[in-house]
Order: sequence, then structure tokens, then C-alpha cells
Amino acid sequence: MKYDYIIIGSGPVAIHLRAKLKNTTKSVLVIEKGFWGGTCPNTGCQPKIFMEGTVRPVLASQYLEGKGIEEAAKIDWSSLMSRKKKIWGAFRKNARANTTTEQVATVQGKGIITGPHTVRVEDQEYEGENIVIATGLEPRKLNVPGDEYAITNNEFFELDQLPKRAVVVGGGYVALELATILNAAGVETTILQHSDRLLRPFDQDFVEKLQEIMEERGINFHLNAPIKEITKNGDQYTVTTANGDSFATDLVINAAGRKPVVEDMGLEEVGIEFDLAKGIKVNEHLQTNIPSIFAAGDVADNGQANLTPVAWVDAYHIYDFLEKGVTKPIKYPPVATNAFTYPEIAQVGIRESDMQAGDYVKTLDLADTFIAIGEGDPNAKLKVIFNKNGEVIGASELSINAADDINNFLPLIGRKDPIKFVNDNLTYTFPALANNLDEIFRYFD
Ligand SMILES: Cc1cc2nc3c(=O)[nH]c(=O)nc-3n(C[C@H](O)[C@H](O)[C@H](O)COP(=O)(O)OP(=O)(O)OC[C@H]3O[C@@H](n4cnc5c(N)ncnc54)[C@H](O)[C@@H]3O)c2cc1C
Ligand SMILES: NC(=O)c1ccc[n+]([C@@H]2O[C@H](COP(=O)([O-])OP(=O)(O)OC[C@H]3O[C@@H](n4cnc5c(N)ncnc54)[C@H](O)[C@@H]3O)[C@@H](O)[C@H]2O)c1
Repeated sequence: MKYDYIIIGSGPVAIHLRAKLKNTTKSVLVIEKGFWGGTCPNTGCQPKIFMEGTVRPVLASQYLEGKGIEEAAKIDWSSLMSRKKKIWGAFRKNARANTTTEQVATVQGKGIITGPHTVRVEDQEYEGENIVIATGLEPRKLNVPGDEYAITNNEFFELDQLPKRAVVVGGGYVALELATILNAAGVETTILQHSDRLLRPFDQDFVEKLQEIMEERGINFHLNAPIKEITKNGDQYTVTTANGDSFATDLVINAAGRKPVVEDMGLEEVGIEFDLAKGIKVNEHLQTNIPSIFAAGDVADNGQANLTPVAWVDAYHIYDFLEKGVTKPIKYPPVATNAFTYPEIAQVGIRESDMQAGDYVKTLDLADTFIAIGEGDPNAKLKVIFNKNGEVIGASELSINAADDINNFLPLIGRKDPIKFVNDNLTYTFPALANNLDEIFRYFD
């Protein structure tokens, strides 16, 4: 069978590429070995943000207990999970059928590349004018005895029962987001991070403050604590670190990073260049060293953060390059990112620690703003970084609304005249998060 496009992996890359290809008569085959829709709607962003919908008001009520709220709310895990499973169960059931159209064929199974234009699934070979590898990331093994006892994000969003205690291995996005949910649900939560830093892409002053706030809520952090082994005794586990400390627990979560899905899928045999840690090597059009084979999204070594909107940008570029004849190299817009902790921590552009001579930072204590006072967000802070010409080159935020507020800075990144632009063009609703811009640009200058 012959197609114009074969996409291996049905995640955000495939979703956005096939949406664009709807404008054409090109035939598409999507191959998926696991859940249709990929990581984001099955084991990533979407179940996470769904659970945040309950976690946020519960934590907000804790902060405001005795300050306007009589009794803080509590999470009812079983009704939360049954609502989650109802919504995502239906999604999983229908996702493949919703992908399949007259234009888009679907195959369930593992795609193995056999040549510049061919992909095999079990005994069937498919031919593609273009092949797009969009196989994403998967949890990295812990490489210690007892690794098999640890669950990952793949199982976390299915947990029927909450443990009394949980040990989360890792100190990145997944570790801190899952720890936030567990702690809000009343689980005694311990984070074991092998190095001395958490959440590397973010402003480290804010990360330290976040750690302090999470510790005040009862989350135990152990940095410089690489784990040595996990043992099981009945229903309990013991996690031992190289420092000789041991932690008894009812659940171990491996959140120690994810690796590109590149193995055992024909890359070596066909001669496609890749790196086990960074992913598949691509040029400025996301082509691999075999021009008919592209790689996009998390699995591509595209120099970008592994985020859903980046996967969309990749999909759009492949469409523009192949269907519109656009020859300009891929250009990523400023990519904003946020860890869904409580408070949240967000970043776009450069951080204070990346500043060069002549750059300067303006820091705003958002805790004094009416929204933060009302919502109970005493640690809210914002930093905006400017270069010597006054252009905005970065913003960092720690606040319960950081994920949304950071987006207000996106249109200003790289602007030569941010103050004039804000003054001349933007009159926001008041009071609202965007008034933080007023504070930074109008009252400071
Ligand atoms: C817990 C968690 C939370 C996250 N939260 C956010 C967030 O809040 N915001 C954000 O921007 N990003 C978030 N991410 C990252 C986001 O999920 C990814 O960046 C995004 O899903 C990448 O899309 P993709 O299409 O490249 O790959 P994926 O969505 O990973 O899809 C790859 C698909 O390929 C399939 N596959 C692999 N190998 C084969 C093969 N040989 N044959 C057939 N199919 C194959 C896999 O089964 C998978 O379904 C989160 C990730 C995790 C793990
Ligand atoms: N909110 C979001 O946008 C969001 C949420 C989740 C994931 N993601 C994306 O998915 C990617 C993967 O997330 P992640 O949290 O799995 O990875 P990560 O790279 O963010 O974090 C992995 C963490 O584990 C630590 N670590 C590595 N090996 C370890 C070991 N042996 N023992 C203990 N700790 C160890 C690392 O130092 C790091 O802190 C992220 O980089 C991000 O791009 C995004």
C-alpha cells in the first residue's frame, strides 16, 4: 500500500500534521503502537491538567483557611479518578476511530523503517513518499536493582488507590508536578533527586523558593541523593540511596527523565543518524540524513524543549516545506514553559542567570498585587529581563497564575520598544493578570 505520508506515532506531531494536510488531497497513514493521541492526552499534559483542576482549588482553600474560608477542601481521590477515567476512557476508546478518515488510514502496531520509503508493521510493508518519525520519549530506566518496582507517569494517572507514602525519584517537571498532586491528596511525599538542582530550565531563585513552599506543605526533598536500589517486602518498598539513607514507602515513582524512542525500529539498519540521549539528528527542515525521512517533536534533536507546542511547530514546518515550498529554515518562536506545581513556575526567553553584560532585570513583587492578596499567593514574583537596548529578552514568574501570566510577555519578547508598544496598544481589563505588564512598563519607567 502506498501513501504520500507515513507518520510513525500518533501524538501531537501527527495530530497537527494531518490537520494541516486536510487542506490537500494527500493520503496519510498513521501508525501507533500504544495509545492513540500519544503522550499528551493519555499519560501527560491532559490528564495532569485535568487533575490540577481539582488540586488547585484544594490547595487554594488551604492557603485561605481561616482567612475567609472556614474549612479547607480535601481531595476525594476515588471520585476524582472515576471522573478522570470516564473522560479519558472515552477518549481512548474513540481516539483511533476519530483519527481515521477517508484521507487518513490508521494501523495499530509497531512501525519499523525498512528503507527510505518503506515502513513495516508486523508482516505488512507500507510505502510512503515521505516518512515522519514522531515516536516521542519514554521513561528512562533507573538502572538500579529493583527498578521494576517503580511506576512511571504511564501508570500514575490510573492509580485507583492512594498510597499512604510515596517516593518520587527525580527533580524535573514530572517529579514536581506529580509530587504536587500526591501531597495535595494527603500522601506523605518524598522527592529523591540525584543532583543539587531541581527544575533546571527555570530561574533557580524561584526554584529554591518553590522548594521551600513545597517543604512547608510537607513534601520532603533530598537533593544529592542518587538512589542505589529498591527492595520489596510484602506491600512495602525501601528505596536506598548511595549516601546510605533508606526510605520506606508504599509507592515508588520513577520520574528521573525520559529518553527518545529510537531503538529497535530500523534506524541503524537504514542508516538514520541518531543519539540515544538527544534523539534523531535533523537539519533545518527536520529532515534526517535520508531526505525522504523526517523526525519531529520530542524524538527529534531539534534543539528545543520537549513540549507539545514545539511538536506543533515541527508539524507545521514539515507541512510548509513539503506542501507550500517554503525553503526558509525552521524558526521557533519564543517557547514559554510552565511547571504545574503550586505555585506554578514559568519561563520564557532567558533567565537572570543567563544575562550578559549590559542586560538588566526588573523584579516585581506580585504578592502586593490585588489578585495575589485576594487569592492568597504571598510568594508571587516576576522578573523581566531586558538587554542594553531595552528589548525584552526573558521573563520568569513564580505565582499560582504563572502558566497564564507568562503568555502576556510572549508578544514582547524581542520587541525593540516594549514600553511604547504596551502604552500605545494595550489597555487591559482591570484587575487582571495582564496588569503586571502595566506595573513593569508604566510605573517603573
Ligand atoms: C507527565 C507529562 C506531562 C506533560 N505535560 C506537558 C505540559 O503540561 N505541557 C507541554 O507542553 N508538554 C507536556 N508534556 C510533554 C508532551 O507530552 C510532549 O512534548 C508531546 O506529547 C510530544 O509529542 P510527540 O508527538 O513528539 O510525541 P508523543 O506524544 O510522545 O507521541 C509519540 C507516540 O509514538 C508512539 N510510538 C513510539 N514508537 C513507535 C513505533 N515504532 N511505531 C508506532 N508508534 C510508536 C508512542 O506510543 C506514542 O503514542 C508532558 C509529558 C509528560 C510525560
Ligand atoms: N509542564 C510541562 O510542560 C511538562 C511536564 C512534564 C514533562 N514535560 C516535558 O517532558 C520532559 C521530561 O520530563 P521529566 O520530568 O521526565 O524530565 P526532566 O528532564 O525535566 O527531569 C528529570 C529529572 O530527573 C533527574 N534525574 C535524572 N536521573 C536521575 C536519577 N538516576 N535519579 C534521580 N534523579 C534523576 C534529573 O536531574 C532531572 O531533575 C521535560 O523535559 C519536559 O520537556 C513538560
